[in-house]
Amino acid sequence: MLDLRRFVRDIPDYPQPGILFRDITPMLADPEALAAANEALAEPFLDAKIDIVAAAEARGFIFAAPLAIRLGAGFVPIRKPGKLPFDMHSFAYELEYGTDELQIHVDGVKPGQRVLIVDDLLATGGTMEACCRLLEKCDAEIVGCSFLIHLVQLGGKERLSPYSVHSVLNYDQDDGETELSAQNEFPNPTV
Ligand SMILES: O=P(O)(O)OC[C@H]1O[C@H](OP(=O)(O)OP(=O)(O)O)[C@H](O)[C@@H]1O
Ligand SMILES: Nc1ncnc2[nH]cnc12
Repeated sequence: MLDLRRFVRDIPDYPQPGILFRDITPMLADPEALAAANEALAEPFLDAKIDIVAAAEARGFIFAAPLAIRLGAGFVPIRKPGKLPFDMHSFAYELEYGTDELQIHVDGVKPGQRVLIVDDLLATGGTMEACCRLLEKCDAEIVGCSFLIHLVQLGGKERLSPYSVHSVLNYDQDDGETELSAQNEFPNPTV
């Protein structure tokens, strides 16, 4: 099995001092890694009868449509303010850096539909909690949340404890720079 960690690049102090940014663009650019990532996100949910894959923009969208196709499901977008044209539910939340708000169409998911939510990365869990709240407003059944990367020490999984959380790559803060710079074939920026 392909080691997907080799395709995640560390960027220290981005977008602000103290944040170690896990950059997935090398993974997205590699056909084999992209396919393996999609398969790993789908694997626990192949027989879960998912009706809808939902995701927040922007990075969540990258994985959501291929994952929906893989699971025989539809895709419902959760968007930042000012993007959805129809009646919507809204929820404001805090990020690892900054605050934001997300919205979903009121009829995006029908009551009782089985939903899997996907995102590239779980940090504080604020984004995914907002997605879950929005889907609950639609009376969806949240089957699980699937992430490519889980930043374990930020407590997001605990915040999402009512839900089933699947993550492909788990990063502890301490294994960050040393381990990744040894394994990573993509150059890190000099600081
Ligand atoms: O668990 P959290 O603390 O909420 O952080 C994780 C979220 O942060 C990033 O999105 P961001 O809001 O930076 O937007 P983007 O996808 O448009 O880059 C990432 O793609 C997750 O959605
Ligand atoms: N450390 C991080 N790296 C990449 N994306 C993020 N989103 C929130 N925290 C992040």
